[in-house]
Amino acid sequence: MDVLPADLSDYLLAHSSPADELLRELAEETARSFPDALSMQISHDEGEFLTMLVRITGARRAVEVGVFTGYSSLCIARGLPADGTLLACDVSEEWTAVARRYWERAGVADRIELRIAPAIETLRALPTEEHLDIAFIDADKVSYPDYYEEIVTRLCPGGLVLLDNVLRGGRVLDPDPADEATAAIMRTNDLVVADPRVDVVMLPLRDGVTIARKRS
Ligand SMILES: C[S@@+](CC[C@H](N)C(=O)[O-])C[C@H]1O[C@@H](n2cnc3c(N)ncnc32)[C@H](O)[C@@H]1O
Repeated sequence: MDVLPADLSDYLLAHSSPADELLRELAEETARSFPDALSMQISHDEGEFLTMLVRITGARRAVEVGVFTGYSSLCIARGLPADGTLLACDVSEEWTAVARRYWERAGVADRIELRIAPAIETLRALPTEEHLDIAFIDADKVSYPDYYEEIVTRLCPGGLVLLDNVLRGGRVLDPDPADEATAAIMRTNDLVVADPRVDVVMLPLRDGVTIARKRS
């Protein structure tokens, strides 16, 4: 859900680099095959933002938590250098089978390692030293605090962790939210901004994206 009115949102899209043919095809196939889950996919401008951020930072080691049909992972992988790697975490064989096809077609499949398992297990099995440059969290909201903690300890100084859907369509303003996912996002937002290890900015991009940069 966007926090901006639809017409302003369309204006932003019209003034951001457009998605290329492959991304458009992926979005169309996702809409056809999984119409009920389509809202999980990030938007074109958010994807462009991810690619740009990976390029600006020169990130080489990336992690994504929540792949779905691969839109955001494709955008992250495209921003990486040829020897960069993206560890992509999801639990769905069905959704990520679509992702794999598009990674192949985009020529970035060799940069992406997909792990099908609860993401918390995948993250906890990673080396504990600081080795990650950038991470994008966009999976089950109740686990955001755990994902954040496992990732931030492994971020290199200057590394970034991005969290999606941090505004929950504005429901974060509700002092007593009805759904557990929103309550978990509110807890996450509070703990991230109070974390002395990072500098933080929350952006009103689509449903809200937080960027936390690990201090040197
Ligand atoms: C919002 S979608 C991700 C959308 C994706 N970033 C994109 O751009 O299309 C959330 C994904 O998280 C995955 N997921 C849910 N619970 C998970 C868990 N415990 N571990 C790993 N992945 C999980 C779902 O299977 C789903 O594909």
